Amino acid sequence: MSLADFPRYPLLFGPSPVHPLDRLTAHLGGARIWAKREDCNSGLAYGGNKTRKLEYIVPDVLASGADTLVSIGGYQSNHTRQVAAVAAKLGLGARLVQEKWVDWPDSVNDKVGNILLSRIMGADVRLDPAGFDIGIRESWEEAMEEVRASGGTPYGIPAGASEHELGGLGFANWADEVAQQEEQLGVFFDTIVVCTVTGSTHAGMIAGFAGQERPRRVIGIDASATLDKTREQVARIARATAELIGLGRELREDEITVLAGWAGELYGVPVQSTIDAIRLCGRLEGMIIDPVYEGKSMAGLIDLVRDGEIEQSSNVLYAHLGGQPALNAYAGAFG
Ligand SMILES: Cc1ncc(COP(=O)(O)O)c(CNC2(C(=O)O)CC2)c1O
Repeated sequence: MSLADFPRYPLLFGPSPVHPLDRLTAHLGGARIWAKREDCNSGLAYGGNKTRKLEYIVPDVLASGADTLVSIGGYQSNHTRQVAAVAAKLGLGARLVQEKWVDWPDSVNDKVGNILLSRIMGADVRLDPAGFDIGIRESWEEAMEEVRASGGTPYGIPAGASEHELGGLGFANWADEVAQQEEQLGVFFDTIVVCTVTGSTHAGMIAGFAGQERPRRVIGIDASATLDKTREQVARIARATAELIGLGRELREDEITVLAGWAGELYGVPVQSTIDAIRLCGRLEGMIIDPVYEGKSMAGLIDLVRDGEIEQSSNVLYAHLGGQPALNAYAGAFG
């Protein structure tokens, strides 16, 4: 099997844009920094990295005859918002479990941003008091049972679509897309920087790039603050995805890099480096990133470039995976 053997249901405008961040590059005085914009990849409710993953899951949904997508995330989950958008587009129901993954002082964080968008799109949004965990959750399994009990046919999509057999394919395809865009741009991105939490974005990239001629570093910046669990999940999904697309060899340990240092103590709670990174990107590039995910991966990129860990001669591609709607629940962080 190869990636081309898996059906893909188009949900994107086409290849997501790649562009240089020249003012950020000049400000840091190191490697040349570029961005690939999953936050501009689709017309479905601001798109994002999950929309790309869902392109490979939707054919299985349609083949199953399901009438309701059942998924899970925190109150401000970008993933469940993207599931709601795809359900709306396909004329399916969406039953979303929104757990209290973040203990954050803004009293509105279960009313604005992503959860508001999911409600606007008609999803059946249920709040759950359980805390953060990237694994399979009882509340999600119970929600599927409830859909069955009410006569529906559920299709389960776990958190971030990561513990789904097809969850890594979207970003294996992303790796191929990058290679095509490099041809057009006449550049080679020797380093990729990506935020990693439930892991299949990063894992798919690892598997996809591993099959290409030129090796490159794919650096995952942990934003889960449960590093061991995320690292394990990335490695397992990367290996499973590599198998699925017929890589034909084992992944090496050095192909799986997840760095700690910018997640802070708790998932979903920004730290100073997160806020600084958000402000820097906003003021230098007019590029908006979020306080839960991309603000943390950009903080990592900034330090790695400043410290020379990513060399001056590098072309580094920053994966912007979306997430901006959640900013509305974090207004207090920008006092
Ligand atoms: C904007 C943004 N950037 C990076 C990530 C991390 O992606 P992975 O979960 O594939 O590692 C998310 C995930 N979000 C989750 C969600 O529920 O929204 C799955 C956790 C994200 O939304």
